[in-house]
Amino acid sequence: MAKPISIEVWNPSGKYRVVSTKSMPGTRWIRLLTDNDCRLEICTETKTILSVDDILALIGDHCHGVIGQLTEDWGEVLFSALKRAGGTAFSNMAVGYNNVDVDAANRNGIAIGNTPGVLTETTAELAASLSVAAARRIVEADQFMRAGLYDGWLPHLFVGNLLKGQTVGVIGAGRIGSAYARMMIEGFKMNLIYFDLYQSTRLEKFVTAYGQFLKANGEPPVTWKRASSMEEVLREADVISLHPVLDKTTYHLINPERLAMMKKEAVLVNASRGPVIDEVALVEHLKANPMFRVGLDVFEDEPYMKPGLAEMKNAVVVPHIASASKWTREGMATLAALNVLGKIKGYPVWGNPNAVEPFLDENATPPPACPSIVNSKQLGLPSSKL
Ligand SMILES: NC(=O)c1ccc[n+]([C@@H]2O[C@H](COP(=O)([O-])OP(=O)(O)OC[C@H]3O[C@@H](n4cnc5c(N)ncnc54)[C@H](O)[C@@H]3O)[C@@H](O)[C@H]2O)c1
Ligand SMILES: O=C(O)[C@H](O)CO
Repeated sequence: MAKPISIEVWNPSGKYRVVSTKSMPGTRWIRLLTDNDCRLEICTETKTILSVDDILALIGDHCHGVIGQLTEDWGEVLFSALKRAGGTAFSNMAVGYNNVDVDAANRNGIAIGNTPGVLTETTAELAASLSVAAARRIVEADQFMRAGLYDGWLPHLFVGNLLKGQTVGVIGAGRIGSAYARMMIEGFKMNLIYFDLYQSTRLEKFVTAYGQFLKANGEPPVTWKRASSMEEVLREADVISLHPVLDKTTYHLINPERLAMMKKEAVLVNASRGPVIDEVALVEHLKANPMFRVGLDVFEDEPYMKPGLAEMKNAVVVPHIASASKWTREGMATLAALNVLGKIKGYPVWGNPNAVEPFLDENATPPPACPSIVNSKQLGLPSSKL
């Protein structure tokens, strides 16, 4: 018998039982579910990361769909339990779904939702902030100031790196990588080198057009280059930001050999997933190269940092907050709820997961569709014609 777990219940007489493993920002997502005949149960356990057993207890023997979090391990055990409970839908409240075994979901006929688009600019803004904070040593300088060590302006005090005219390197130029690139190029007039499995034509056109604008105004134009290898980016860029998905091809993409290829004074930023960097190797590299700096939003073994990282002055570290703006987090909750609701109601899947704005308009009824289901093809789900 599973142990009891504390929950808050909304609309107890609702026909469809939907579970959210966490409380999420905003109330629109709650309203959308309860107005559509869902009995919503929100887990109110105070511990941050729920175990598989905790989630099994939440699913119980009757559950139509679950909204979960990236900290949870969604594999065969949970998907088969959800299927036995009559469920067909799960949504991560995140765009990344490396915590989900999609094959296991497919075997159990469970649709997997995620929340792209609503967090693109928000996440890119944090990556840009980490780039500036690391390049200009903002956190070190702040700590120095608070420690009462400032006794007057000095020519050498906290000298960092100028971004203007330098090269920004992006690995993974998808939604977030491209938005980050545009911010750094337009904001700091940096040149771009990027590596992705696919060509980012829109990004290239943007840099070309901005370069022409600068030239017409008597300034040196910015340039772009699509690298033929990741190594080319690592060798040439002054600031490198990582934005790929986490999978077998990107696990420990930054390893000792690749760290050694980077400029001694480079800035490396990671707001994708922690395991993209070999964090032990990174700590060694930071120790050996005090002018090399990093800005990290994500860590290999969250919530932990590898030994030594916390002591490194050349590292700026924040706790996985890249999507943490009120509007964004409320939007993520809405998209996750609509993914689950849409599947329960038998709605088709929205045609373009990069254009989810119609679901986010507070003053309109959302379209009758699931905003983003990553395994819709495998499950043969219909596509929305809207
Ligand atoms: N830190 C955070 O809070 C936060 C917030 C949002 C997203 N993320 C992470 O960022 C990731 C990217 O999100 P997105 O919306 O931009 O996704 P996206 O799918 O638009 O972009 C990912 C890009 O990575 C590229 N890619 C895949 N494998 C690669 C490889 N081996 N080498 C180079 N490029 C490769 C893809 O071609 C794609 O263009 C998410 O999967 C998630 O893990 C983190
Ligand atoms: O993948 C995601 O969406 C993030 O890590 C949380 O916003």
